[in-house]
Amino acid sequence: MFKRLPGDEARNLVSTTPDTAVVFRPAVVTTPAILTIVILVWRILAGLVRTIWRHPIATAIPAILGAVCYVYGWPPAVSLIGIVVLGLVSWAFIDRAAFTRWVGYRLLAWWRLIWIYRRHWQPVMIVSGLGRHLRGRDYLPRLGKVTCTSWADQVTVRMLKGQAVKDWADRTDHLAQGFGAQSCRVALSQAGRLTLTFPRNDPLSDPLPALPVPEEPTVGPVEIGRCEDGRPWRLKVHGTHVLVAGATGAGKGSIIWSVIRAMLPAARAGLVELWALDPKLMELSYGRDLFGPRYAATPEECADLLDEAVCVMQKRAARFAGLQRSHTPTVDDPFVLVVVDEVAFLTAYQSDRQLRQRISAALATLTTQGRAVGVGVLAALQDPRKEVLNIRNLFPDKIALRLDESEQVDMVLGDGARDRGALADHISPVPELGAGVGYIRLDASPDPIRVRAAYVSDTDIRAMADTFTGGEDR
Ligand SMILES: Nc1ncnc2c1ncn2[C@@H]1O[C@H](COP(=O)(O)OP(=O)(O)OP(=O)(O)O)[C@@H](O)[C@H]1O
Repeated sequence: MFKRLPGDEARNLVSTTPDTAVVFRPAVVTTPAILTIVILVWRILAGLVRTIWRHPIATAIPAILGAVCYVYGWPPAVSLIGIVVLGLVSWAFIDRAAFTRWVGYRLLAWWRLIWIYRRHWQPVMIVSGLGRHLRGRDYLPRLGKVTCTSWADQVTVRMLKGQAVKDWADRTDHLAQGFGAQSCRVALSQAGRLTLTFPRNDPLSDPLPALPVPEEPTVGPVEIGRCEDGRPWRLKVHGTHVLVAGATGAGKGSIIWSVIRAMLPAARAGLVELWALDPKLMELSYGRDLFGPRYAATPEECADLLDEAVCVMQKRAARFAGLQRSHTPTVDDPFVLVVVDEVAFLTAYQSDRQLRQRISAALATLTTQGRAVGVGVLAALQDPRKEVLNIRNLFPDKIALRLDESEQVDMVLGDGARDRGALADHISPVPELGAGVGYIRLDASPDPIRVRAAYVSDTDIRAMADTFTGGEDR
């Protein structure tokens, strides 16, 4: 039984000096068996107390059953089990959601803790290099609590002293493969402790239909889709500038149209003006009636419209100077949202150098000064490299849809975003599975959030144009 105690390995730790060939052997002092037994018993007792403390219900059930069985015999104990099981099954039938929340996910978490995480913890930690096998001992990060939500397991971990979040972020693939998940995300929960998220299924795998147009005028944050945890995805548009980056077919149009759709009531109320630049002549032309005279397609028209936006912005800034520092949308001073589809057509791929410079300067002016006076830019582009859009960093909020290369993820979402789980380069190119799926980062946390935008179809756009451009509506 004691043959494989860790201390035995010390006997084999032999070192020599190369020139003198002197052999050093550690002196091994054998621990008395009684001491080992006392330590073992102490550990078992401490483990028992810890288990009762951490899982009071799970330990109370066998304890109560054992007590009933001991005092009254086995038939009452079996009846008690039957009654409890019947009660739980009835609960599951009557109120499935509450049963799942209070019992189902807890049982699942317990099962997955035992069967997946605890069982594979030691080999996964050692093989991935997050644990160490030193002098016969395993030094492993401590596996904490497992919590199950509708779509993922969240595992808390205490890191080894001296480890950094990056050590874990670099090994997300090892962790995902080791615990049989599609992916793994790493988030720092408190100093020295991490939360690992292992998705069990993909709640964003089905396309979302267009969301209803809000009943009340709103300038945001506007609901445009859903987050991975089931919450609505609300995008702030007023008081910021948003850049949407995604390869061709990634679904940039669904974000643009979802934002426009959510703003239409506010536009009708005169609190928002939607200005559209459509150099590809594809995306926004479909609902061009919604933009009235504020629609531009040729580079010259786009440059003129941008200059006009700069003019509005500067006039407002002059009026607001010394009076107000932030903008509240009113009919006199509505929020101006400049929507630019494929901004690279105007900045990088524009052959007329003068026009290109004029457009870049206008965009830079709007993105540096427009926020506080109620002029915002929502721009989409395929290639997020600096050569294509050198004012990329002037957009405070960025969305990474499907991207072609892994390096592009950090270009859009900032350093370390991909390491923390923003796998935008792994999003499926199949439209049903991956279009509109992307990652965002919120101000409050460096951890990326996976989202999917609702799909606004051509029919929806036509219906929007019909409803919001009718005579009485304008
Ligand atoms: N949110 C979405 N959910 C499901 N499918 C979508 C979604 N958005 C777009 N699609 C599908 O993906 C196709 C491509 O979308 P879209 O044209 O918006 O991509 P894009 O990024 O604008 O591409 P490009 O840059 O080439 O214009 C659409 O025709 C549609 O079928």
